[in-house]
Amino acid sequence: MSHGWGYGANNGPEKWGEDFPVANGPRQSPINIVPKEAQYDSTLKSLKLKYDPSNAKGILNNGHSFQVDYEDDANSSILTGGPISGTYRLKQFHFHWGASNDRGSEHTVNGIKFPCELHLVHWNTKYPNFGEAASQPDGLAVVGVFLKIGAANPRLQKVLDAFDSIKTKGKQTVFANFDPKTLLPGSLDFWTYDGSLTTPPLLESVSWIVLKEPISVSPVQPHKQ
Ligand SMILES: O=C(NCc1ccccc1)Nc1ccc2c(c1)[B-](O)(O)OC2
Ligand SMILES: [Zn+2]
Repeated sequence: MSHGWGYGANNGPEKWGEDFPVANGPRQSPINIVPKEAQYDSTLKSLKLKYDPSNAKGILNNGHSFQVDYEDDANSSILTGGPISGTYRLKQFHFHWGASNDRGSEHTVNGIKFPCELHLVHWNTKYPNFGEAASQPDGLAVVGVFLKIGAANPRLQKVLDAFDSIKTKGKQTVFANFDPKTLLPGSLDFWTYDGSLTTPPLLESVSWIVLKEPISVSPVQPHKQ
């Protein structure tokens, strides 16, 4: 693909393997999660997320998603526990959604797509930075949260309002003082598996931690005009 990857007929997921051969690798994401086939692992610890809202830097429309970036030069916003060992730092969070409410999530559960999926991206502090970690098999840990259509979710409102102000690719705006923990559901129960980035470069460096409980977003969650 001479042009950039995307989701169209000429540059979509079916074509990514042309530029990113790892697309045909052994641990590619997303996958379909079949709860009754998941094995319970009593050695897994509970997830520990500690975020400092002041680490929030800005929100960017990168053409594929909206991404909220965090300061990651100290262990102030970190993920520990769950399936991972060591300390992983929050780098950014972003969303995947579809053109209609019947699709949009990357992972599916029993073949069901959710309208949206939130990814909280963390990198292993045993490596010097995100870029280095992203090429290591234990380099990244991504917490995935499904969004379902339901009651309005006031905690999402600040993010949705910010999205409104950066509608075109490349636009960004300040996004300060936000604790992504407020976006998480009541239960931190999770499924976990070793996989990859779900978008190019599709690197097989992600310990996926997909929360079982979705959060809600209302179909017409009002946002400032
Ligand atoms: O960070 C990304 N690209 C830029 C990059 C820079 C340096 C080295 C490698 C990649 N992509 C990316 C990161 C994390 C996730 C995804 C995509 B996801 O699969 O959508 O959800 C989890
Ligand atoms: Zn993602």
